[in-house]
Amino acid sequence: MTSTPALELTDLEYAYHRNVALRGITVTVAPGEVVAITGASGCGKSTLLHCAAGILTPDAGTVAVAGQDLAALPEEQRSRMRRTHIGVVLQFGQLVPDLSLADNVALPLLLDGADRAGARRSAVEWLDRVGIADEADAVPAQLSGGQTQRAAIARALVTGPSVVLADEPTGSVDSRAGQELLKVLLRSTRDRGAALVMVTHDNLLAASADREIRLRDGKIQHEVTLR
Ligand SMILES: Nc1ncnc2c1ncn2[C@@H]1O[C@H](COP(=O)(O)OP(=O)(O)OP(=O)(O)O)[C@@H](O)[C@H]1O
Repeated sequence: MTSTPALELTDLEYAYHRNVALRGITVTVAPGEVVAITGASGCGKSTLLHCAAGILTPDAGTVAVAGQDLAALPEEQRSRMRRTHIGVVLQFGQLVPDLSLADNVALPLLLDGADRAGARRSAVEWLDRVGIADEADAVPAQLSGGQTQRAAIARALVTGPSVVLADEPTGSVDSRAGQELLKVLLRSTRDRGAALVMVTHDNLLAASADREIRLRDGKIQHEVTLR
């Protein structure tokens, strides 16, 4: 018996006005699978990830998470599904500058109606898992790029998503910090059985995936199963 895919992107198309970025992309990601999206600059990697995350709405095609077509849901359920089933890590963390790391990580839980003390407890647990519990009360500006990215990983995973989408997650830090971050990201997702889709220019990141999907000019150029 095959399990329901964690993420199914079907015939996705997207254009920025006349600039066509995605030309019919179909990708199925299994629960727990790690997929690297690679390809030259401008081939559509970030657009694909942003469509999967619901940051952009595709012009055509569907995005299904845990078997549920997101466009078929009423707005409120769709937002809830995104908040609870999808974790997103962007290149520069995108933490809220005025909030402590603990409050940043607690935010998705609070938005989902959790009580403050429970959300804070889970946030600190996650900060501990990604190795920065000591910085729970610091604000992002007091921390290194690697530390803020760890907090961004904690924030993406705190709701227990079935899919984590990461856009150049190590792109803003040096290669040593990048390797550490990659380990944290892989461990955090694999431990929880979450699928991970990461957009990357970095060969090391791509090589650590189960499968690499290479894009060219808004289409899939080829796919390679790595393990
Ligand atoms: N906001 C935008 N407005 C107009 N065109 C855009 C916009 N964002 C991206 N594009 C165009 O869409 C195409 C795909 O861009 P996208 O950012 O998805 O590629 P990418 O593979 O992620 O590139 P990179 O590796 O440089 O981040 C490119 O031609 C790009 O110029």
